[in-house]
Amino acid sequence: MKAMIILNPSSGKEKAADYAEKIEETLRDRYDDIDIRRTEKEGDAEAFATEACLSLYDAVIAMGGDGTINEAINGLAEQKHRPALGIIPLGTVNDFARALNIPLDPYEAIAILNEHNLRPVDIGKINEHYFANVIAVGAIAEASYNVSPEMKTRLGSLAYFMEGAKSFLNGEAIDLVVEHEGGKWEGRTFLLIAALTNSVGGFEALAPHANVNDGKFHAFIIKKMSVPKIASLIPSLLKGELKESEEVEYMRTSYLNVTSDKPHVVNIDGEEGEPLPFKAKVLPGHLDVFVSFNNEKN
Ligand SMILES: Nc1ncnc2c1ncn2[C@@H]1O[C@H](COP(=O)(O)OP(=O)(O)OP(=O)(O)O)[C@@H](O)[C@H]1O
Repeated sequence: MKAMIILNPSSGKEKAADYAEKIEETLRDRYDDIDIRRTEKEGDAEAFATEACLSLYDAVIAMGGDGTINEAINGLAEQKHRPALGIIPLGTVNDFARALNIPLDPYEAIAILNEHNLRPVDIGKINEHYFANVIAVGAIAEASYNVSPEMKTRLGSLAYFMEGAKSFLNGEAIDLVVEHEGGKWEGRTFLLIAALTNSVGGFEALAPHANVNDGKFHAFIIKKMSVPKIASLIPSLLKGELKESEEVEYMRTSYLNVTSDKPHVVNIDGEEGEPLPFKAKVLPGHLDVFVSFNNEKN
């Protein structure tokens, strides 16, 4: 059995070496060959993950923030042989780990690899890229690029929330045409957000009903509205009842085709992606991910 560990040493900071040692020790019982690959730059994690597919590795363990996990998923997706994926969260938000109930403490996350409990998980495909968690279009989505690393470190996901709230209040609505399983929606919106899992920006109440392998996007379109109305959405957002609001169009769909008169930026798993238009679909149960027996929900 062969395992590849993909480690982003910049996310692990001074503890990265210790984590690497611990994980090697944990995997040694089951795997004869364990390779540790350290990323140096953007694209490395994706290239390592693809190499693991082509060289028929049994497992790939991605250690880093959501950026590293996203790259690993891009390297694995739609390959003929796909190793099982382990996730050791070392970032600030760690949405994918939250959604799968993988412990946010790296040592605890390493320990669950021992259980060897695999769960098939949906992956999203948008144009020619893959994502684990969420795509978003609109001012709030663009705001996430304004969050400085210092703010992220100090405030974690709250930093995104604050930037998002600011952008709502100044926000220009955009015109979108959204084709989905149930038909077509056209109109002015502040935000389109399509989640595969229940955790978005570290916030787990957006789509509490989203299951990691239900084969669906949970898409919310926040219609253009006045500022007092925006304020009235906050309680339903916090209660996980956003989809009930009449200012919100909710759809559960296996695909989304989105166009606009302008090439608005698309945010993919928290990073800036290609601008509109896009075609997105769910690849159901596409990757087998290590999860804990004790923590299975969703
Ligand atoms: N050795 C390295 N030194 C500095 N940056 C690196 C290194 N290896 C990869 N990177 C960069 O790190 C980024 C990915 O970071 P990732 O999201 O995994 O962690 P993070 O920034 O700590 O997490 P978060 O975004 O949750 O705070 C990529 O843009 C990648 O190019």
